[in-house]
Amino acid sequence: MDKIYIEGLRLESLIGVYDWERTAPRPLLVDLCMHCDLSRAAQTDNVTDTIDYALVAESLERVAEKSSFELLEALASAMLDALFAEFDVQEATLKLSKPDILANAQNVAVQLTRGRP
Ligand SMILES: Nc1nc2c(c(=O)[nH]1)N=C([C@H](O)[C@@H](O)CO)CN2
Repeated sequence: MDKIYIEGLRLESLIGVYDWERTAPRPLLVDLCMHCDLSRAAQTDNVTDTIDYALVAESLERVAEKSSFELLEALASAMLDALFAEFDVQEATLKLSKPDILANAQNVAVQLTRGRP
């Protein structure tokens, strides 16, 4: 299956388990791999025949801005729900990173893989 990637998408969301995390939005990073059929767009060279990754990025940004989950898992799942609701994606893997949150680690992340419901 063909794939479209969005890598290192910077977002902000109010997210975290602890009170000190819930006073301001925090920077997050998304890496997304979408399985989809790109054969028509490869022939027509027309963005309306494919999944417009710019629109996908905007959708993920909207989910992040509007939500206030505690866990990365919950936000990643909501992002995938929006992706399948709005775009013709067959399967997707989304990695959601929260950099610089642990004193002794560069990054923490969760990764979810889901098929079209
Ligand atoms: N599996 C997870 N573990 C933790 C999360 C999370 O989202 N998923 N979040 C936290 C805190 O919010 C963390 O960012 C600060 O300690 C802890 N563990």
